[in-house]
Amino acid sequence: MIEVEGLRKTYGDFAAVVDSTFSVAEGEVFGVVGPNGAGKTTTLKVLAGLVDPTDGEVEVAGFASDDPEMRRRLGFLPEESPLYEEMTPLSYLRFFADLYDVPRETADERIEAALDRLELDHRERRLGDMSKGMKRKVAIARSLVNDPDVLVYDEPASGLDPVTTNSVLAFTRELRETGKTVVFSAHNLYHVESVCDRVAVMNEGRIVARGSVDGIRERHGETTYRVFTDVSPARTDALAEVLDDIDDLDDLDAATEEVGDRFRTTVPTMDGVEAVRDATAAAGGEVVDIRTREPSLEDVFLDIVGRPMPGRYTGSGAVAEDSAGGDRAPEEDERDAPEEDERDATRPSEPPEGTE
Ligand SMILES: Nc1ncnc2c1ncn2[C@@H]1O[C@H](COP(=O)(O)OP(=O)(O)OP(=O)(O)O)[C@@H](O)[C@H]1O
Repeated sequence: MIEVEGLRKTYGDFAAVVDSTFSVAEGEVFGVVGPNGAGKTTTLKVLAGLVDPTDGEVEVAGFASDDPEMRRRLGFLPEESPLYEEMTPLSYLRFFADLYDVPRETADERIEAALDRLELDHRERRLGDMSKGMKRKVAIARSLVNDPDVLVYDEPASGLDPVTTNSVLAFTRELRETGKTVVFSAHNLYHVESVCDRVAVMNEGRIVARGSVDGIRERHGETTYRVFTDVSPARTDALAEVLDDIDDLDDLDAATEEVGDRFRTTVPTMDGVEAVRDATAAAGGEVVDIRTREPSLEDVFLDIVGRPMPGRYTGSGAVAEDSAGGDRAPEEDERDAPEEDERDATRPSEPPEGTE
């Protein structure tokens, strides 16, 4: 339903989006996550036909993104959606339905259905007097008046209270059940976790990881074991010798501390709890207790976006091909890619040397 190949958007010598390639299957919910300035909004605006790409191919519902027919098939929710303050939700939504030539009766049915599902209260109120959450719901209803196939939502839940956030995210999830294809952006993985089939993580203009949230978590998360021993700290150098993936002794030393009459060593490893137990024994420590801490989504996110990235300024007004990600293909969780997504699935899954 959406095909993006080699998308690049530059402003002068600054690259907002670099060599971005992804596809979204029909009926899929696809999340674009990343920190401030990552290039999410720019990507979404290109999909919505509001920003012209500098380079690359973009196709939505079978149309190029600058094709007027594409806009009829698409509903866009901007990050900030100023509404006409004097209007009520109904007059405002009817106004947009008229722009799409939707017959009044059909428009009213769609508007009622969307506002009912979004549980919008106080529908007679002026938009200018509505809360931020209510306005967001009206803006979401606006994205649906033309009954589009594809919805592009820029941070739909940003700045909303937890209850409204849940309601908006649940609504987004339900859109999939009605056959819509949805792309939405968010700052954090929590907002996309329960909603999205797959996500792309962007950082500094580039897609740096792609796949299901679980797949991404598996690849980037590190379980931390807190090992409590009753003798002097297990010799951390010996611990590190036994555990395959520990090579930073300084970190491990710093992570050993006295807690009451015990010693606690914090061991981040993927080797598993038995390996930690064996390693502690081999290092001369007797295990009193081991507590396991699974990686949080924040840990995963920081691991991904904390990597050094090539610069975004070229000084020449164009981004050089070799700095545009040719050697930095995003990691793809191939198991979770839908079959239609073969082009994505054939991209290298291993990061190039030096990126981990
Ligand atoms: N019209 C523009 N002119 C110049 N720079 C721009 C323009 N639009 C976006 N940028 C820059 O491109 C980069 C990416 O912006 P974008 O809004 O796409 O990021 P984002 O991931 O959506 O960020 P946020 O989460 O803060 O909304 C930013 O550094 C931004 O300042």
